[in-house]
Amino acid sequence: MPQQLSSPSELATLVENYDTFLFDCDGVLWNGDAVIDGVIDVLRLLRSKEKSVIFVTNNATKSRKDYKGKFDKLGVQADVEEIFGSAYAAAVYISTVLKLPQGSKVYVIGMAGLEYELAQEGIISIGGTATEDNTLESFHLDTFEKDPNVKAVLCGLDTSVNYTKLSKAFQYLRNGEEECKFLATNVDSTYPVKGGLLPGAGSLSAVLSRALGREPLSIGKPGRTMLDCIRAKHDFNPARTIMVGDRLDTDIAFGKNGGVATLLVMTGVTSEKTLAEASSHALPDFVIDSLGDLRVLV
Ligand SMILES: O=C(O)[C@H](O)[C@H](O)COP(=O)(O)O
Ligand SMILES: [Mg+2]
Repeated sequence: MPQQLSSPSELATLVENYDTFLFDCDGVLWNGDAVIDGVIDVLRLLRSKEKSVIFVTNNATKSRKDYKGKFDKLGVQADVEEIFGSAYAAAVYISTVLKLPQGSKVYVIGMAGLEYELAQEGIISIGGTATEDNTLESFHLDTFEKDPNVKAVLCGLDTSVNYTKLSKAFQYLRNGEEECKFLATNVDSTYPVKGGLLPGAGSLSAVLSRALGREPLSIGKPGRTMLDCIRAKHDFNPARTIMVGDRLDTDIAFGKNGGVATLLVMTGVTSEKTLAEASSHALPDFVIDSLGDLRVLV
C-alpha cells in the first residue's frame, strides 16, 4: 500500500530524501489555466533547497517554447531546458530513431505546438492546423488523393479533431506499418481541466485503433522515449529522484519503469475509488492530497 503523507515531518522527510523532482503538469501543477493552490510556493521552496526540477508532460498541444510562455504567464518559474513534452519527444523520436526517407511527410492529428516541434527537427508535417483539414464538411473518399510521401501518422491531443482528419489518417494507415507508421504522442484516456475531465489524446487515437485493428506506438509516459529524452539533457541519480503525477497508468508507471520513487497527487484524474481499486503493481510509493500540501514547509 502507498504511504499517505500529511504531517509536516513526513513531508519534510520526503523533500530531504530526493534531489531531483520530475513533475507531471496537467493535474499536478495546474488544471487548464488554473494553477493548483500552493504550487508556486512549493516549487520556489524546492529551488531554494537546490533541488533539480524537471517538468514532464504528455500534453502535446504545446511546444516547449509555448510551455515556457504558459509557465511565465502563470507565474511558475521554469527554464525551457527543464520542460519535456510528448510533442518534443515525438519529434526527436521521428528524426533520430525512425529516420524516414528524405522528403517524407508526417500526417498530424494535433495542434500548433506539435507542428512546431516537428518543424524544429526538420520534419515536414501536413494535416494538423491546415485550413483544408479543419472543416466540418463531410469527407469524400472518391475525391481524396493520398500524398505518397506520408510515411507516418502522428496523433496527439487535438481539440479541433474532426471526421476529415480521422479519415485521412485512416487512409494513410490502412495498408499497414510497412507503408505508414502509426504513432501517438501519448494515449491518456482523459485529462483534467478546470471544472472536470475531458477526453485525452488516447481517446482520439482509439478511433483509429478501432478502425485499423492495431495500436499506435506511444511516445509519451509511461514509455522509455520520454525518459531517454530527459536523460540526454539531465544527469540524475534514480535513487534520489521522485516522479510526481496524477495518473497511475502514465506518471506512476513512468516513474516505476525508470526506477525512481513515485508520488501520486489527488488533484487530477485519479479518484480515491480508482486508487483503492488499483492493482498493487500500479500503486505509487507515496500519496499526498495536493502538491500544494508541501507549502507547510515554506
Ligand atoms: O490527453 C492528453 O494529451 C493528456 O491527458 C494530457 O494533457 C496529459 O498531460 P500531463 O498530465 O502529462 O501533463
Ligand atoms: Mg497529469
